Amino acid sequence: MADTYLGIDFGTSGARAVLIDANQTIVYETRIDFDQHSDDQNLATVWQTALFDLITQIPFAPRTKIRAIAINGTSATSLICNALNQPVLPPLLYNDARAQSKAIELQSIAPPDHVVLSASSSLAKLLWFSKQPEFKKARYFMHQADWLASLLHGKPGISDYHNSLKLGFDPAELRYPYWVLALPVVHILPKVVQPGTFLGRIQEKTAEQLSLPSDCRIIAGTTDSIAAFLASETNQPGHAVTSLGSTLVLKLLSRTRVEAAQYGIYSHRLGDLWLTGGASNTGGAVIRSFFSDDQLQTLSTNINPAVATNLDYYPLLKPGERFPVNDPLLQPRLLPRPDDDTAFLHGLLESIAKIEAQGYQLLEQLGASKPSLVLTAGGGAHNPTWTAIRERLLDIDVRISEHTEAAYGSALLAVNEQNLIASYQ
Ligand SMILES: Nc1ncnc2c1ncn2[C@@H]1O[C@H](COP(=O)(O)OP(=O)(O)O)[C@@H](O)[C@H]1O
Ligand SMILES: O=C(CO)[C@H](O)[C@H](O)COP(=O)(O)O
Repeated sequence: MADTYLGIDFGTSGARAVLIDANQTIVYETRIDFDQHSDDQNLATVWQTALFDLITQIPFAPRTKIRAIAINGTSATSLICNALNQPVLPPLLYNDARAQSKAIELQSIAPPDHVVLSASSSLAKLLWFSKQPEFKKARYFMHQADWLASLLHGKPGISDYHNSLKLGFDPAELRYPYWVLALPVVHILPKVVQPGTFLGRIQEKTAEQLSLPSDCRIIAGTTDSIAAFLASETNQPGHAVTSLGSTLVLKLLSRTRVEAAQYGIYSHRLGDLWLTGGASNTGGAVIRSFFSDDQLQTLSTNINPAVATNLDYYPLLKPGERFPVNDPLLQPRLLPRPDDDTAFLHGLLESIAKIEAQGYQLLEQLGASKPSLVLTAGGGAHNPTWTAIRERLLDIDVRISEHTEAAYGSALLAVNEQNLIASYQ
């Protein structure tokens, strides 16, 4: 049995695992869907259980040959843990906007246009956590991917500079800026490393529990949308990946760094280039609230993508938007609803496609490399009708990546470690 490498993607609706060999060929893949009605109080337990279940679902032979593991999670999903690495409060998910008052406080601390100036930023959430009674028990602040990796390597308090961008870490200077270090929560900030960095070997008892090699390397991960970009294996400035999952996330590879908080635009570092874009709260989760995946498939085939609807929706599950409008109070717009479900779905698909097109147009206007190709990842990538609607509105070539799963991108991180990030020149 050849050596294998494991990528694990923690998304909104579930967690996925992709196992590859040294030639980057997929050996095995599996997924666990989350119960969308589960109590947020138990989220960390759901994640920990899913992590260990995903690994033990891998057949024994290739599992005992896993040389390295990398995990990506949803960006700015945040939690605080005690000295035993146990969460002291339920995690705050990526789109949780209860820290809005802290984001406003940060306006007098952070530079204008900074990515932390959002109700859903990690730093706003950390400041919110610091006002809760349980904070006195907190020893570590981590993101979802950081904490899950620490359950394997046993060293809490380490993050990567993709997950820590929204915590205020500066990926260009590779340090926290002075205005973050001056905050009263400085003692709980994670150490930050480059994605792909070797964090440590798996803990001995965990290796035995999961039948993993005792020298299995745990590698610093990234965020779900960046893992999806890595999975596409495109490295040309102007190429973009739209993650069309529960949410809509745009990632455009650019020679220029674009920061514009009023639009929810920020840039992640990728080698010597920048992944600029933003993450909207619109996306598949809104569609799934109206239609099952089977209904979605059937109704989509009845839609003529060449025809424009006169339905102008802003599909959201609840008030609040991050990009291309950074407004925690933006109201959903889903009326009028036609009697015909096909017409309603057509309006939803087209309205989300309009938001995507608006996002790419804004990025180009603000100086990012001109988009020349859009690859698609996520559940929506498998909808040819939606692809045709998007291509009409974007006026750019839209294709599906050979590998659309973010977990494949994390597996590439596991096998290539820091060389993968350094390859983007
Ligand atoms: N054929 C399809 N057309 C449009 N959307 C789809 C399709 N299949 C799945 N989806 C949507 O994809 C979303 C799930 O995206 P996925 O990338 O699998 O996970 P997540 O974003 O939750 O991590 C769901 O909201 C679902 O509605
Ligand atoms: O919306 C999300 C949930 O899937 C994304 O995780 C997130 O917002 C994308 O952020 P980033 O640009 O930091 O990867």
